Amino acid sequence: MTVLVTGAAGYIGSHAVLALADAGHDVVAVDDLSAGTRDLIPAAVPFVQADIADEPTMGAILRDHRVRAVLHFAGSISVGESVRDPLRYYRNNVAGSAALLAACVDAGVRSLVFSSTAAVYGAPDVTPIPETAQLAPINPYGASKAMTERTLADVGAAHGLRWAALRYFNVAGADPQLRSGQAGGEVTHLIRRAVMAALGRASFAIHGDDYPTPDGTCVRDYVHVTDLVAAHLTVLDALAAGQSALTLNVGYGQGASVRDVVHAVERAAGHKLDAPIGRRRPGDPPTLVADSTRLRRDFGWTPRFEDLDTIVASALAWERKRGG
Ligand SMILES: NC(=O)c1ccc[n+]([C@@H]2O[C@H](COP(=O)([O-])OP(=O)(O)OC[C@H]3O[C@@H](n4cnc5c(N)ncnc54)[C@H](O)[C@@H]3O)[C@@H](O)[C@H]2O)c1
Ligand SMILES: O=c1ccn([C@@H]2O[C@H](COP(=O)(O)OP(=O)(O)O[C@H]3O[C@H](CO)[C@H](O)[C@H](O)[C@H]3O)[C@@H](O)[C@H]2O)c(=O)[nH]1
Repeated sequence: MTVLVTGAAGYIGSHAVLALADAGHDVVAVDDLSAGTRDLIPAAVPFVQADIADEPTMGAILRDHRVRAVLHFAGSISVGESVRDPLRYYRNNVAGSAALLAACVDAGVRSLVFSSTAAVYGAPDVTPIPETAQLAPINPYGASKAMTERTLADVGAAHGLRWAALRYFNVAGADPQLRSGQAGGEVTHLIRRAVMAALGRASFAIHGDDYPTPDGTCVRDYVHVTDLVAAHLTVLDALAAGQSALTLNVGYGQGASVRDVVHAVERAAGHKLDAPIGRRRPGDPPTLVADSTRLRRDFGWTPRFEDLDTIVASALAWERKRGG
């Protein structure tokens, strides 16, 4: 079975390409390189620079490579940018995904796994958050993902495409063999930013310590990118076996505060981190922790890198390897 990976030159997509290739799948990689890094994709994997919104080109790729399944990671990913430039998000994430789906239906693709996000829940008052929680996104990024989930459900019902929407919580860490990690783009994610600060390559501040959480800083569910990608392979197998229309959280169900992350970075780096308290970042929910019971119980997902120190150590090792 050939699997097409969109957004393959990005952080998560490149890890998915590695995992698929490691598992013996034939892979074709697509990315428009708007935010991706070509050299994160192994040279042996066929790569096409293309925009997912280019339906004729995507159709040709799907047919030429006899693609049966798609892992769809391509998209615009910054919450802050989505508030400043919402049309970019509705165009790239919603309209782009619709064009890709049209090409998939036309080419007879059987299944597609979509990168959704905890941002579809907005600022929920329940923790951990089950998949049945209300969708109430508070920014255009989250709204664009919720709209694409709905598109998938409608397209699946009408055309028989099997689909899964995986709602990722906070993805972090790097390939244990350091073949990939976070590379391009603006450095806003906590673990990457704190690790870069520990290496003297970025400034760092804690965005507020007056939240209603145990230590006052925001709590998130950090999931190692390798475990996240393993969930995709698990779900691909389930879809191939006949499942359809799956919506699943991907997180560990354990929360870590910003301060917990700072301490983990200090342990990994072996020295203190300068971590002044800054202002709150607009739009940050206090706590986002996944209820991932369904993925574990019904699909046998067994994470291997749940320890925060392991996640942070791999992120630090990757940044060291990339150099300053
Ligand atoms: N990183 C996280 O914590 C996180 C959390 C929840 C969901 N997600 C989702 O996971 C997916 C991957 O995120 P990431 O962190 O790897 O981001 P990333 O920016 O590293 O990767 C996205 C890739 O998509 C490519 N791309 C963007 N628009 C495209 C288009 N129109 N056509 C072709 N390629 C295009 C970019 O060049 C980039 O390589 C995204 O859909 C994101 O919304 C990420
Ligand atoms: O330098 C920094 C960077 C981040 N933070 C804090 O660390 C926490 C985590 O922030 P991230 O930017 O790492 O992650 P988010 O929780 O904001 O966002 C993540 O989860 C979202 C779901 O709500 C989306 O899916 C998004 O794509 C994904 O990156 C937040 O409280 C943030 O304010 C800091 O204190 N200092």
